[in-house]
Amino acid sequence: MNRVANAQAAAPATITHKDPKMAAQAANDMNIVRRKLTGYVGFANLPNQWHRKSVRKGFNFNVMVVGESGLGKSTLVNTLFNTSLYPPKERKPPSLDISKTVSIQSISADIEENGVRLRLTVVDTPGFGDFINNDESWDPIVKNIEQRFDAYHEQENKVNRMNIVDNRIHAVVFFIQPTGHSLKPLDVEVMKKLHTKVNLIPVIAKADTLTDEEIGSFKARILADIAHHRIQIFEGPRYELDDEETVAENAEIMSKVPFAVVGANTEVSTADGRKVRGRRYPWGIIEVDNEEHCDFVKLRQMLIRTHMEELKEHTNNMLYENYRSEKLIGMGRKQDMSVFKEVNPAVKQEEERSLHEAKLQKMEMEMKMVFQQKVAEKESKLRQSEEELYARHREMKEQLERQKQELEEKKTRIEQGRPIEEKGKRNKFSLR
Ligand SMILES: Nc1nc2c(ncn2[C@@H]2O[C@H](COP(=O)(O)OP(=O)(O)OP(=O)(O)O)[C@@H](O)[C@H]2O)c(=O)[nH]1
Repeated sequence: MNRVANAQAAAPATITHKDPKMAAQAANDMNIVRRKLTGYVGFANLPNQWHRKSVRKGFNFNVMVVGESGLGKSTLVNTLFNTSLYPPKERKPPSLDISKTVSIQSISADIEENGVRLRLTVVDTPGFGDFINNDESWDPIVKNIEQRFDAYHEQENKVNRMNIVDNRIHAVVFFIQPTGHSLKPLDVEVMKKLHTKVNLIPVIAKADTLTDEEIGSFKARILADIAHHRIQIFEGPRYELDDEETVAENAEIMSKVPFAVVGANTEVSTADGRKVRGRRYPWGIIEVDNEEHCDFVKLRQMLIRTHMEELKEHTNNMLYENYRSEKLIGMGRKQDMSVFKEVNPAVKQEEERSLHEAKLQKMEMEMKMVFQQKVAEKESKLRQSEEELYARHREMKEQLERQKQELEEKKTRIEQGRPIEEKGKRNKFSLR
């Protein structure tokens, strides 16, 4: 049993709010029973269960490399994953056959690090941009990406969805020729075709052929071109709960885009006796794993260490969903986009709070109205019984007055010695 889990288990299982009003309301709404756990329950172990399950299942990551032939795509992929994914190539004389289209190659390899398995698939687009007329040369690439979305969609629609294989492209590393000028029209064209379907990660290939100053100004021009043509490149998301270190690390990675990369699979010895992966030149050695020499480390960090899950999530939640809903709309069905609305917990809580307040206000109004109605009814009843009492009082008073008068009459008769007549009888005689 792990120590962190125990420490967490001892903590009270309560939800806390900074605002006491909200806390009280939340407690009312959810009817939370606040109590300290007396022993180890075990839910603190959930992340460990998740970790074990993920490790057992393994991960998969599909990356596509796009760029002209000979820009070092295969070399960089091998350098990235520290494996010989691509066998050495036999070079053929350049073909000038304009009817030839680009062919797509997909190579998968299971690689393992510290017991974590990763099925890596690299989709290469050799020969891209090699022709005299490159019009529509991006077509096979776009089709390949769409076919992968379609295949995934088909699996989702099957009765048994237990073993869905995700062959969708999670990232496209887009190789830019180190011309030092700006993006070529073909680069712009291809990027525009791809950016709504994949996470685009632009890299300056063979950066060792440019000086630091040239790389700096080349990067600025590429970014200006990308902004001008409104091309969406992948940006790591920022989360409110990210700690300062993560924010700084992500900012550092993003500041290097487009990554100026150098690929090399062979080890060379440095003047101070170190063995490094790099390229030897008459003037010195370029080390691929040295951040002062190129941005390879930052690219690898983004792809593998920090943003692999974000790339997969963005592919699934945004790119694939957009593709899927567009396809369904094309087939005459409508997608309710509100289901993909991102929910900000703070905004949601505020919305719920104002809804609750409005409900309370309505209830208070209704209660006031009922109360006023009851008071009015009571008042009218009281008025009525007051009037009745007055009437009775008046009647009794009149009756007493009459009795008093009769007694006065009797008294006078007795004093005068006259007989006392019954009222009814006298009346009887007098009638005669
Ligand atoms: N100067 C320099 N050369 C490189 C670099 N990366 C690869 N190369 C060399 O460039 C040549 C082509 O490399 P590949 O990795 O085969 O290029 P590719 O883009 O995969 O080529 P295709 O598959 O034909 O499209 C090889 O001779 C590599 O040694 C680099 O960063 N700098």
